[in-house]
Amino acid sequence: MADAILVVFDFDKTIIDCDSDNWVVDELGLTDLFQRLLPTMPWNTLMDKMMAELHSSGRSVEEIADCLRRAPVIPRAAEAIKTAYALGCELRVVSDANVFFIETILKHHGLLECFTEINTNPSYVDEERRLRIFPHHDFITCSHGCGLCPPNMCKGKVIDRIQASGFTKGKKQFIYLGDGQGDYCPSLRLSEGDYMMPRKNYPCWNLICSNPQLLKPKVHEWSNGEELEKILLQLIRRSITANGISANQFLAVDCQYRSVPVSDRGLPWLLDIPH
Ligand SMILES: Cc1ncc(C[n+]2csc(CCOP(=O)(O)O)c2C)c(N)n1
Ligand SMILES: [Mg+2]
Repeated sequence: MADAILVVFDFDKTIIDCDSDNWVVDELGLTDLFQRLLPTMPWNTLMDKMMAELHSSGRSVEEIADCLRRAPVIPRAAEAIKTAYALGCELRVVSDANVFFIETILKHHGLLECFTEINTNPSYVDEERRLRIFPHHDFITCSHGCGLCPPNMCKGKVIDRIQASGFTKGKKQFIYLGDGQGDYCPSLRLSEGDYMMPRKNYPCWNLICSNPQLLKPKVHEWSNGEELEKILLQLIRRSITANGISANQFLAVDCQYRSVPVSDRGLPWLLDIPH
């Protein structure tokens, strides 16, 4: 059923309601140093330096992890992810944050096992217990050649790889959720049967609106977590029911993850599919 659907989530401002890099920098008191050094070096190099700064002033990796666990998750986003997973969708993250930040937050909210792959900037804790952060794409050796994306990561190339891999042999349908400028390039790679879900009034949405004819997928904007959940589950339901699964079967799975029993919600909104 829904195993033919691949839901790709951006992370910052799509799953959590802030930029994780800025959250850590601000919460751990490095804002001024970060702003001073930003014009002098690439973003990932600067984040790596910020982690070195924390390490040399005796702040532990555990303290960084604790800070990440306090980052605000978009309301209902966690529930939407768990429901999409329970329905059998394949879920991935494509993000310009880094693997340590993303895994720490997803694990804390019980979401990590919902995702089959996290495509992002690599990071690891070294032998001195210092957190190291590196670019996803090594732009010193060679450019990824995409003029739309930052030098360290072209999310469109990640989508290309997924589309070219064995995963799409049976033709997966993409649902892509994102907010940022970096999510525009992947939206241009999606096909007619796919869905793009940009966060309304954020850079990706602005870029899409500036020339909507350039996009092949259907576009469904969202403004908050409730809309994200509602629209995502409607799109999944639409695909599943198109493949012969009944609405009741769908609701039986969905309701395991919702605090409101379906019987108390009147006619479930999931049955109101916009056309
Ligand atoms: C030139 C330049 N300026 C800024 C950045 C960094 N950056 C841009 S958006 C973002 C949040 C991404 O997380 P997500 O993709 O999960 O929304 C980050 C960390 C960069 N790489 N290059
Ligand atoms: Mg984002």
